[in-house]
Amino acid sequence: MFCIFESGEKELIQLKNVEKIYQTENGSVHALNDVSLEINEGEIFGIIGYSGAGKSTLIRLINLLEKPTSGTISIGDRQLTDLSDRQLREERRTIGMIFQHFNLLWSRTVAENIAFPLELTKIKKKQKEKRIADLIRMVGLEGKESAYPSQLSGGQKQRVGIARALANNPRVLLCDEATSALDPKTTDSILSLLLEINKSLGLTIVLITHEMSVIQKICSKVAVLDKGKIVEEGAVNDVFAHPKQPITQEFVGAHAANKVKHSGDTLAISDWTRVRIRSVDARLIQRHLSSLFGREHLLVRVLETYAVQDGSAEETIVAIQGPAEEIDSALSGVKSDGLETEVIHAYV
Ligand SMILES: Nc1ncnc2c1ncn2[C@@H]1O[C@H](COP(=O)(O)OP(=O)(O)OP(=O)(O)O)[C@@H](O)[C@H]1O
Repeated sequence: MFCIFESGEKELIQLKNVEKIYQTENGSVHALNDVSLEINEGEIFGIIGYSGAGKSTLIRLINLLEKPTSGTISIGDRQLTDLSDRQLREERRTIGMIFQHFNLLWSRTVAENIAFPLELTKIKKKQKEKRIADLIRMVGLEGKESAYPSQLSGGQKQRVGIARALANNPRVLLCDEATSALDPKTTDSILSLLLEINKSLGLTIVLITHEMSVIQKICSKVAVLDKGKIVEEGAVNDVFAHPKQPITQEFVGAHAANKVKHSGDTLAISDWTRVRIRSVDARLIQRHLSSLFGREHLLVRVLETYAVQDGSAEETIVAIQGPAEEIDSALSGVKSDGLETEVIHAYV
């Protein structure tokens, strides 16, 4: 049975004034510019940005696969930038990583892939076998122990990647676009697994993505990276509700438009006002939806309802048609009860 760890406010990862400059034949590339970040223990922290923003560089700096040009990186009370190569190898065992293209060993079975990081430790054979069996159970791959990666679906391959990353009981899991190669349904199942692992093991997760939906589904905090700089950062709820920077507004807008596009809605979109309603109390949303449906001059359709982050709030997107003053008055009623509402302007 899983036990639940609550994320605390204890800082675990700290990046201070980090710069990364790559030297290339065509000159230098300033990939990260004065980046400072603090990530708390037990948190799921998302870093979002467009291609070339510096996300991969940033996540690879956290386990020092890339060395910063200047600045410091620490995990717990250890400053990684001060460690010798041997100490760093040791420290890396406490940091697992999963990748967009899984990085599995194709000539090894599922069990042998998961065993790989354990081969570098002094663990006894019996213990190793038990650990592998536990990990396979944890990621839901029972029965696939002897399969080869080529015989697995994308989602199953990523489950192997997750089990392998967890083999040495890391404190931190780094996810490098871990769901970008997966379809939406498989993405959901992998994100649910990550959330479950975060809750049950108290594991701190740092992920990079270009998709706001990934951030929204599992992260509690988000940092927006643009041209090597963090331009906005905060609790996902706040950043979603009140995006300040144009790039953040773009991510949030595109996400909302995407939701409408995928909602299966066949309405004449332009005739309808689309509103996002958010509350920490799902019953309150339901109550207000009932009252919206009961209004004589309004047509109301629920396009989508979903939990945000780890289920601490719920959002519903509704389409409403009717006289503008009726819509305004209905939404004032919703707002006066403390629910957040936002008219979504970014249509398909
Ligand atoms: N090894 C390298 N040598 C030289 N330049 C690099 C290297 N790695 C990354 N860069 C450059 O640094 C910048 C940031 O790249 P990075 O891969 O970190 O961005 P990203 O946000 O992860 O992009 P993507 O999502 O496309 O992978 C880019 O201009 C890239 O060309």
